[in-house]
Amino acid sequence: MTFQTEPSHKHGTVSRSAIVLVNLGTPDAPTRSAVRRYLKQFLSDPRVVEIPKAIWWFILNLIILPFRSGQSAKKYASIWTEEGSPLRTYTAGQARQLHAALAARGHKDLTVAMAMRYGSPSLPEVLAKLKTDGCERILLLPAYPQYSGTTTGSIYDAVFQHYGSVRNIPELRFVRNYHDHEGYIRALRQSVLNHWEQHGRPDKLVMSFHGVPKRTLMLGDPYHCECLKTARLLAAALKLKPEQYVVSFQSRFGKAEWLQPYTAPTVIQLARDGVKRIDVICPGFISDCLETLEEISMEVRHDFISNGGQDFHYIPCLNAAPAWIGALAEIAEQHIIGWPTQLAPSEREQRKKDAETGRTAALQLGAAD
Ligand SMILES: C=CC1=C(C)c2cc3[nH]c(cc4nc(cc5[nH]c(cc1n2)c(C)c5CCC(=O)O)C(CCC(=O)O)=C4C)c(C)c3C=C
Ligand SMILES: [Fe+2]
Ligand SMILES: [Fe+2]
Repeated sequence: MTFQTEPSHKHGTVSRSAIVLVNLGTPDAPTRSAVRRYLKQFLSDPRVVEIPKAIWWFILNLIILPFRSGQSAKKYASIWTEEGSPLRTYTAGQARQLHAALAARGHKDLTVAMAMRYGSPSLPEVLAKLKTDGCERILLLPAYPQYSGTTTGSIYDAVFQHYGSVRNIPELRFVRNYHDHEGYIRALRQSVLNHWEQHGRPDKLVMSFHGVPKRTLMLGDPYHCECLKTARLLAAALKLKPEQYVVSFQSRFGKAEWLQPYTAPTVIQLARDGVKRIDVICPGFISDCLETLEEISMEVRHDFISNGGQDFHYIPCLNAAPAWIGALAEIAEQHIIGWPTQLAPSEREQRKKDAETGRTAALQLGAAD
C-alpha cells in the first residue's frame, strides 16, 4: 500500500471547513449508453445488491444492463430538462441555497459543494478538490433523511475508500439521518399544507418511500423503521387520523420480496375501493427525480385513474422550499459545532491574495464560495 504524497505545506495557509451534500447520482444524459454506464456503477455496488459477486456479475452484464438501459433511458428522456437531470439540478440548487442560508447565519467562510455517489461530480473528485482548496474539516451530508446501508452506508464506504490512500486526512463528520428532525418534518408539513391550500384536501394522503429488499430489514437495516417514524410524525403534524393516510414503498427491483405494501397495488386498490382523490407525497426523496417525476407522477397516476380514481395529485419534493433550506441549514449547523466557519479579517485578506495569485482556485463544484 502506498499513500499519496501531500502538496508541500505552506505556512500561513488558512484552513477551511466544508459541507458536501451527497446524493445518489444520475446519468449524464438520457441515452442508452449513459444510462448503462450509470447503472453499471450503481448496481455493481455490493451495498445495493447483496448477491454473491460472481453470480451477480452474470445477471447484471448479460440480463439487466442490456435490457434495462434502453427502457430506463426512455423514462429519463421523459423527465429530462434543458438543465439536465432534475436530481442533479435540484441538488446543485440546494447546495447553493444552503451556502447562502449558512452565510446568513454567520458562517461566512464555509465551503458548500455537492457530490454524487454514482456518476458526476463524483465523491472522489469533489473530496480531492476540497483538499486543493485547503478544507481541513469536512461534513458529509447525505441527501437521504432515512438511514439505509444501501444508500447512506454506501456513501460512508466511498468516503473511507477515497481516504484509504490519503496521507493527510481531514477531520470528517457524517450526518447519519434526519428522519425525525423537527425542521424536516416542519418543511414536509408546510409543503402539504401549501398544496392543500391551493388544491383542497384529498380523501387519502399516500406517503410513498423508495423500497429496499425485505431481507435487509430482517438483517437489521433500520430504514423501514425510520420511514414509518417519518410518516407517523408527519401525520401527527398534519393532525391526520389513521384512516386519512397510508404508507407504501415504491420502485421494487427484481423478483425478491421488498418492503410492503407496494405503492402501485396500494393505489390501484384505493381506486377500486371507490376512493376518488388521493395525494401522493414522497418524503424519503428531498429532490424530485426519476422515481417521483416518472414513476409516481406518471405511472402511478395512470394506475389510479385507469382503475376508477378521479383525481390524483403529486405533491413535489422539498427541492428549494425555503422551510426546507432553513431545516438543512439547522441540520448542518448542529453537526459543525466548534468548527471555525468565519475567518478573521487578516485571514480573509490572505485568502484574497492567494486567489489573486492563483494559489487557491475558486471552488467550481456545485456551489462556489
Ligand atoms: C437494485 C436495488 C436498489 C436499491 C436497494 C435501491 C435503494 C434506494 N434507492 C434510492 C433512491 C433512488 N433510486 C433511484 C433510482 C434507481 N434505484 C434503483 C435500484 C435500487 N435502489 C435503480 C435501478 C434506479 C435507476 C432507475 C431505474 O432504472 O429504475 C433514484 C433516482 C435517480 C435519478 O437519476 O433520478 C433515487 C433518488 C433510495 C433512497 C434507496 C433506499 C433507501
Ligand atoms: Fe433506488
Ligand atoms: Fe423506478
